[in-house]
Amino acid sequence: MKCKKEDMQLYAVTDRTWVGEKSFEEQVEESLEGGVTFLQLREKHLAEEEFFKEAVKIRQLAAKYKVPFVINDNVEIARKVQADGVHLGQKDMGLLEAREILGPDKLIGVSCRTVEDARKAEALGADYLGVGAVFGTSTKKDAKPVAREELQAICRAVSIPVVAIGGVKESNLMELKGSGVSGVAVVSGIYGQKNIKEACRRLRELSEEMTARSMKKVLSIAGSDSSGGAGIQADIKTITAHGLYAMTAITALTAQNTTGVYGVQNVPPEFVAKQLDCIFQDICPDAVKIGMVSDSQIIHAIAEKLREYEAENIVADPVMSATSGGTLMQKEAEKAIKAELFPLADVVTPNLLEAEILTGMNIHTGKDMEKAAQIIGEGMEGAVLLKGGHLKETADDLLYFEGKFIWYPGEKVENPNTHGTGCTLSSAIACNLAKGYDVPESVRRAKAYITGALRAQLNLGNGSGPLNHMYALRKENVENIFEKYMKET
Ligand SMILES: Nc1ncnc2c1ncn2[C@@H]1O[C@H](COP(=O)(O)OP(=O)(O)OP(=O)(O)O)[C@@H](O)[C@H]1O
Ligand SMILES: Cc1ncc(CO)c(N)n1
Ligand SMILES: [Mg+2]
Repeated sequence: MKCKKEDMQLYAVTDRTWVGEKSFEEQVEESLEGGVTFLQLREKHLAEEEFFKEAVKIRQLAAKYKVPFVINDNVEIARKVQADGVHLGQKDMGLLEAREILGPDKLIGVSCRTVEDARKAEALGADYLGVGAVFGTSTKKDAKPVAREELQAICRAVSIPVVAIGGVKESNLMELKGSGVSGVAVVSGIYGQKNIKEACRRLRELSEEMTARSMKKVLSIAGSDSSGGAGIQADIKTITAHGLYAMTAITALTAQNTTGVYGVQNVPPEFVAKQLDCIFQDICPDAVKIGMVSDSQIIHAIAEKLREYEAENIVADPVMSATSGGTLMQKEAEKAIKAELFPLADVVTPNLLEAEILTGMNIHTGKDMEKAAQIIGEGMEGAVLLKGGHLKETADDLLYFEGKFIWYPGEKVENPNTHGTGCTLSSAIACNLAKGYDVPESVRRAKAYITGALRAQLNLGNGSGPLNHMYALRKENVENIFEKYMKET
């Protein structure tokens, strides 16, 4: 069995000292349900017979969740219960002796604290390394801390996975970002917790974020809004606020602000196509949001490229006019967007005005919205989200998805500043699709995000102003980075 890096993501080390209402086995099962990726049974005080019985039970549990399972120190028991391997401390039996007993296919992990130990263990055939203590730990009183520089040097020195151990908990896990470890080993941060399953879920999420070298990417194909509140600028802010990587292909420059659109310069279609080539041939997006596309040649150029690169998770926002009233789409383009972009889209997101133009209907009631969504949905496989922001009393949105109507009731937030709400919503939907949520869930989450942005009550400009896209991020994240990353000058 080879030790895969991803197995080290959340490495649980059992600890029976925590006395709670649940049995030891129940606690271990909860940690497995919570998503631990590797399990080590560590017993310092059990007699051999007891340890063996315990190991048999935990072996079965780990197998049920298909999680690699090793025994701490005791090679004989590891062999008897057919564990996936053993973890050896510095003072335990030698690696070669353990390999002799367990054979070539079992995992042997070794604790180490220096680059020299690490190189030696790898040369002797260790499958992974446990390095620590990386923080102060209550589990092993005599554990001396390993400096961050040493941990990074060890990760650079070996090609086998390294797991950081010692005092790791939710509050300090992200400090290991960039260290090179493949995951974290946690003891009391799991088995000392009231809700073990929830603790594991959060630790797993943090560890995945801490070890990640990539991130989900979202492409916005839209017009630039000089006022920063809609179009490309709103999309970049929304994507960034969702913790994802934003890329852009610009279709037009607009000179606009909160009071109106004062000029539009279209980008030549072949240059839009060139931007898309550059993007798809290098950093491929996980989702695409299409905003302002003002004429049919640009629409055609985009459709061709999205087909050529088999783009996925496409959200098309049929932007026809700005909240301030300025026109952003030429009449002839209305047909083209329906014929060329809608069939490629997973979701299209017209507002009420756009839906009336696309259907030739007058839309006043919920029934009208349902009828309009159905008409727009004809001839396309994707969903239609009819946005209710222009309704008087409420802000209910309607999703027509796989032949069903799903209503998203929205309380009308008293806020005259709604510039870019549609762009922001459609970008948020694209982010959620990139994260792997399905269409209804992506819409639900995006609706929550936009409602929060409206409630943030940003008030800029002399007209209907923009939103605060970063309202959900904690200010102190930015305020205190200097202590951590700026060397004393
Ligand atoms: N005052 C409001 N209170 C609550 N939700 C709102 C409000 N205004 C808009 N929304 C919500 O914001 C989202 C965008 O809808 P809206 O109808 O404003 O799009 P839009 O007209 O395309 O926006 P824009 O063109 O300004 O970018 C929808 O989910 C809608 O329900
Ligand atoms: C560039 C641009 N795209 C979209 C909108 C829709 O609000 C806008 N106002 N400006
Ligand atoms: Mg809009």
